[in-house]
Amino acid sequence: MTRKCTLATSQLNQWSLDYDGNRERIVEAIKTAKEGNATLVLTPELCIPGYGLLDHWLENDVYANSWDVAAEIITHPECQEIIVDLGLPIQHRGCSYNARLIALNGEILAIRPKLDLCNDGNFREMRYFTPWPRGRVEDYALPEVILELPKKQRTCRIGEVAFEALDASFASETCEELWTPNSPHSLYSLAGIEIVLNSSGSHHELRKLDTRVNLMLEATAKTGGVYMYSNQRGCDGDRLYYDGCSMIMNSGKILAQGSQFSLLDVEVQLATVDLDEIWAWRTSRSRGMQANDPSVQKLERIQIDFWLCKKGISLDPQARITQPKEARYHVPEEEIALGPACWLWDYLRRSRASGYLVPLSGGIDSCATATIVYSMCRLVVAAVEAQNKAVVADAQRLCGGKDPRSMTAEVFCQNIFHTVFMGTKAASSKETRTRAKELAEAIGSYHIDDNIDEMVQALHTVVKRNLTFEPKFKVHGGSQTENLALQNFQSRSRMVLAYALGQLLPLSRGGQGGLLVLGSANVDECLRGYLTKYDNSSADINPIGGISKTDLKRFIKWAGTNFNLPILQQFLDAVPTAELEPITDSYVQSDEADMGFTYDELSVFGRLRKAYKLGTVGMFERLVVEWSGHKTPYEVYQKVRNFMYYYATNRHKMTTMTPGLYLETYTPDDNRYDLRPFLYPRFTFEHRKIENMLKKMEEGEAGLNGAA
Ligand SMILES: Nc1ncnc2c1ncn2[C@@H]1O[C@H](COP(=O)(O)OP(=O)(O)OC[C@H]2O[C@@H]([n+]3cccc(C(=O)O)c3)[C@H](O)[C@@H]2O)[C@@H](O)[C@H]1O
Ligand SMILES: Nc1ncnc2c1ncn2[C@@H]1O[C@H](COP(=O)(O)OP(=O)(O)OP(=O)(O)O)[C@@H](O)[C@H]1O
Ligand SMILES: NC(=O)CC[C@H](N)C(=O)O
Repeated sequence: MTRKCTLATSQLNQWSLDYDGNRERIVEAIKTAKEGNATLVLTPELCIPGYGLLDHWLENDVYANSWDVAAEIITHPECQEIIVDLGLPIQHRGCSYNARLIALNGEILAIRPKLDLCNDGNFREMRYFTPWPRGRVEDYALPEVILELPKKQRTCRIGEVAFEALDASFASETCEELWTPNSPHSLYSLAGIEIVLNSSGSHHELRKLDTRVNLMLEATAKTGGVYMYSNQRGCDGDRLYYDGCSMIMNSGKILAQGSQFSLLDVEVQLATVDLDEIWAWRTSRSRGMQANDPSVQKLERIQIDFWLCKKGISLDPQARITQPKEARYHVPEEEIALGPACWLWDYLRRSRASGYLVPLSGGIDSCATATIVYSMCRLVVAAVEAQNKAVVADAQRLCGGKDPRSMTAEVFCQNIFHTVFMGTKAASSKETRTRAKELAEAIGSYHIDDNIDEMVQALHTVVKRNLTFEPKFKVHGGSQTENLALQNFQSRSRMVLAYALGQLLPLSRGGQGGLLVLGSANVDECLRGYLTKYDNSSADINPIGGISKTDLKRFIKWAGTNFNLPILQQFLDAVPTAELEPITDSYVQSDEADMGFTYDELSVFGRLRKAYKLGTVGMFERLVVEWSGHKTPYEVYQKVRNFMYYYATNRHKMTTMTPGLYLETYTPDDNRYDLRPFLYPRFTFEHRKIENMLKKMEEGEAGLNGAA
């Protein structure tokens, strides 16, 4: 016996509140699924209005508009004779729900609201939606826009239901429900459901995909059955990149996997499965005993008068069962090269700006930002070659009407990307200036190499005439305060110049519009606050704001080889320096010496604070053991104490950080992710506690020594 059916899942580049665009992408996915002979198609979570609406979810309009679009889709002539599973928000008896709408031939089969809402990290679903209680099912009064359709349908069922077509069964579990200990797919498997549909709004985080894939593999390996996963993709208007990677699995094996990073707006994955194969996974008596549980038997089933297995397909030699394949993962370096590049492309085309500008210092961070923009140019040129019509149209607009089809990545880069070195005679070295210039030449950016001494001098003159003294650098006998202030004269002047150039460069090059200024502060220097507030770390958006320095260096090394940019090695070899203090025979400023921490140490602190949720004392207790090989307990205390000092002193800088793409679990972004105060006490209570511990440790050691 065989019951063969073809199923489709999709990944769509939805944009929050872009109802027309979102509808077009959904319809295109359904058309593609039908062309592939699929009888069921899955779309991403909340895909009608988009996933990342945040406080727009509180607006009545969003619910009404979503119904309008749902009505258009389910009655669209290209969307018939296929079961469509759509995502939209639903209001019901005074509550709002994140829901799935399952429809066929213009009729709504049922609404399945999300049971477990996602509320950690960047997710705030509990702010907008109510979780639906397990097992509850009732009638839902459909809105007028549905009543007016040819079917004149007035009600449908709403709740935790399963669906039984004439020859196969399926049920939904939405995104987070897979990530919880008590996932509904176990119940559905015990209830004999053959296909589980998971629609998600899941964003990219470095090294996260394998967690997602393992959860699904584990789910289907244990329970047997088909698992389908659909996810949003792209930048939908926020600092997240949704990374697609839709999947179809059968009983612990992957049959189809969509791309994780691409400029395609619509991608559909198809797989032909034999539903009878599932039987072999479900013959154990232990499973049978669990299936007797009354909660399993209570699951309400919606009957559908439709064959999921098309007539004749089972014996059709052309309709082959899709063969399993290995999961495909990118190494983290490649994830950095591709994820932020795709996010930058969506941002550029959707903002309708004329290009990007990076203040390029000759250091690692701005070099990484520039290399990511170059990676974006490579993706654009590849998509143009592959005749991606949307990319061709956007690229043509960005190049002032020039045909992008014959352009190399470097030529495209020359059109849209601008890099600026802004040195000072006293503090900038020839090496950093040359590195910046050579990188610009290698990637093709429109490069400006200039000095800002006049700006800094003008500021100096105006400031001096309002003071009772002339501020000096430390190397010239000035105090620490003067030294910092003079550094900031330079760094803040750069920000002013970057914006001025961003506004006027396109016009000066014969084009129009303005450039978006990119920032280059990384996670670790944000944690320590080693940056000047409102200098070039303030920009419009920051593609590396969520990446650690260690990962950035690995990325630069990878890009040197994979993008054939040998110049990148020079950036890795250079000692990181802010170049804000005058260089003398005996002094060159260095980041790690200035900060009092290595970047690796900052990364450890970042993870302990955010991922392991440890406070001052907790970090000490952890590190006193972990670092015991190379640091005394007192040295560990000093490190923790200093870290918390700088963290507390500089936390205010996080409130004004440039929106950075979120990528790392310990991102300190105060605006959306790491919500904490920014006026801190001096942790005297914690210091006392640790000092008591140190005393006890010393006494303990003395005791031991005594015994020995
Ligand atoms: N509690 C509080 N709440 C709100 N705002 C507060 C505040 N405390 C100070 N402020 C404000 O912040 C200002 C101090 O911050 P800020 O002006 O940034 O200056 P500050 O943090 O004092 O100095 C900048 C630091 O970053 C280093 N730096 C600069 C440039 C590049 C790099 C690099 O990454 O390579 C490093 C530089 O060497 C120095 O150590 C104060 O003047 C005050 O206006
Ligand atoms: N001489 C310069 N010319 C142009 N831009 C500069 C210059 N110095 C600094 N910047 C810009 O200011 C940002 C912040 O400066 P900072 O010295 O803190 O650099 P950083 O974060 O260590 O980055 P990098 O590794 O790129 O130097 C840099 O990322 C860069 O974009
Ligand atoms: N939208 C969601 O429910 C997200 C769930 C899950 N934690 C994820 O990152 O994929």
